[in-house]
Amino acid sequence: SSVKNKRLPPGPRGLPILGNLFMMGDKPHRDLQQLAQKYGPIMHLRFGSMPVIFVSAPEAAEQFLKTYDLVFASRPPHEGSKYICYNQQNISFSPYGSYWRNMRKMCTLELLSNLKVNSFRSMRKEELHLFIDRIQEAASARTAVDLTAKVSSLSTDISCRMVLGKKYNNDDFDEKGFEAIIREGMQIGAAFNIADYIPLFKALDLQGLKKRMKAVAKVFDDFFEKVIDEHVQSKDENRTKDFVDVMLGFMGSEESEYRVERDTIKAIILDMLVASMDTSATAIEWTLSELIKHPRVIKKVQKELENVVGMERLVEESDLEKLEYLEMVVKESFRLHPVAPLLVPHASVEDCTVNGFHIPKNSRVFINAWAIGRDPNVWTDAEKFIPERFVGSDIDLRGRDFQLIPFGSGRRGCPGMPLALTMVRLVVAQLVHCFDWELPDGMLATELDMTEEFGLVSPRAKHLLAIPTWRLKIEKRAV
Ligand code: HEM
Repeated sequence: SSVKNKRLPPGPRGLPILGNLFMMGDKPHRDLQQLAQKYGPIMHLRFGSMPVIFVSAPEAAEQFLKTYDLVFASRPPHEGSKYICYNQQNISFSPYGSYWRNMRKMCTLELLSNLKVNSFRSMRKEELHLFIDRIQEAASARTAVDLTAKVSSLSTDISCRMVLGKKYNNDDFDEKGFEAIIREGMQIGAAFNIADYIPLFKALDLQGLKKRMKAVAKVFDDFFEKVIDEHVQSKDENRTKDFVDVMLGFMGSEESEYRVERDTIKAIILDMLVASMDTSATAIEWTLSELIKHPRVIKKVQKELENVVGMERLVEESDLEKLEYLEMVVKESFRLHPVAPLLVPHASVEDCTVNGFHIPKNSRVFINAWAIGRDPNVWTDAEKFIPERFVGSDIDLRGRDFQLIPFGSGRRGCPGMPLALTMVRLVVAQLVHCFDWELPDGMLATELDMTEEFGLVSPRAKHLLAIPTWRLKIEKRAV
C-alpha cells in the first residue's frame, strides 16, 4: 500500500532543527558502522531539515549504485564546491545532467583514457627514479624516511606534470604551499558543513567555513589564471599535451562537442589535482604500512618481484600485470583502507523505494565503503590483513563486486581508476623491490600505529617513518 511505501528507513532520533548533525564525531565512518549494527544496513538520519541515508552492506549498496543508479547519480548542493569550484562546475560535485555528462565524457575519453595515461609513462618513470635516488641517499645514511611526506610529494609532482605540464614548488603558489592549500580545500570539502543542511545557517557561517572557502578559492583562482595564461602563450608544439592544453584545444572550437570555457577549465584542473594527488598517495601509504606491519607478506611480494623482475633492474610499468600477489595485496589494502571511506555523497533526483523503504527526493546518500569492507557477514577475519583471501576468488575492486567498492560503482564511479591503480601498484612495487624497510627506534612491526584521520580522503593519522636498506644487485639504479 502507499502508506507502507512511505516508511522511512530506521535510524536514531535527532534533535529538533539540527537533527542528527552533531552525532557525527571525528570518525563518522566508525560511528555509522556502530549505528548500522543497531538500525540495519539502510539508515535514515536527519541533518538539519535534510534526509540523509547511510548505506553499510554490499547488497544495499548494489541497490543504490546499480539497480537505482539513475535515481542516485546526482550530487547534493555543496557550499565548498560552490565557492571553490566555480559553482560546482567540477565533475565530482556537479549535479546529474548534461553538463556533468559532457564533462565526464571529456575526462574519460580525452584525459583519463588508457592511451592518455600511457602517454605519461616516461614522465612517471623519470619522477619515480628521482624519488628512488632520494631514498637511496637515506639508505646510505641509515636515516628514517618520512614515507608519507615523500610519497605525497611524488604524487603531487606527477599530478602537476600531467595536469599542468610542469612541477610547481610550494613557494610558486602561496605562502602556505601547494600541498597544504590543496589539503585545506579538501578538508573544507569533507567537513559536515551546517550550511549545506540548514539554509538559515548559510548567512551566519558559524563554523567560519565560508570565510576559509573564499580565501582558498581566491588563491586557486589566481594560480589557475596564471597557469592558463602560460599555456596560451607557450609555443612549444612538441611536448606531450597536458590536461590544460587538451582543454584549451576544445575552448572556442566549433567542431568540438565539448563546451569548455575558462571557468570550466579551472574547475576541472582543480578537480583532477584534488582527485589524483592525495587519493593515490593515501592508498600507497596504507599499502606500505600494511606491508611493513606484516613482514611475511612483504617478503612474499619481494619474492614475486625477484622472480618477475629480477635483482638487476627496477620495476617497469609493463611488469605490473605479471605481479599477481601484489594485486591481492593492493585489493586487501583497499578493503581495509578504502581511502574515501564514505565515497563522495550522492543525491536522489526523485522519490524511490529501496528494500521497501521510502527514500525521499533530494536525500543525501552516503555509502560506507569502509564498513562494507569490514562487514563480518561477507568477510571472514574481516579486521585482519590477509591478501591470500583473494586466491582463487574473482572478487574485483573495480565496482562490479559490491563487497569491495573503494572506487564506487556505476555512473558516478571513479573515472581515474586505471591511472590510480597504475600509480599505486607501481610505487608500492618499486619501493618494496628496491628496499627492505625497518621501523625506526627499534619499533616492532606489530607496534605500528594504524589509526586513520577522517576526511573526504582518510590518510594515516601519524606519518609513516621507516629506514630503508638497498637490496638490488646493482650499485645505483641503472637507467
Ligand atoms: C587511489 C586512488 C583513487 C581512489 C580510491 C578514488 C576513489 C573515488 C571514489 C570513491 C569516487 C566517488 C564514487 C562515487 O561517488 O560513488 C571517485 C570519484 C572521482 N574520481 Fe577517483 N579515486 C582515485 C583516484 C582518482 C584519480 C587519479 C582521478 C583522476 C585524475 C580521479 C578522478 C575522479 C573523479 C573526476 C571523480 C568524480 C566522478 C563523478 O562524480 O562523476 N580519481 N573516486
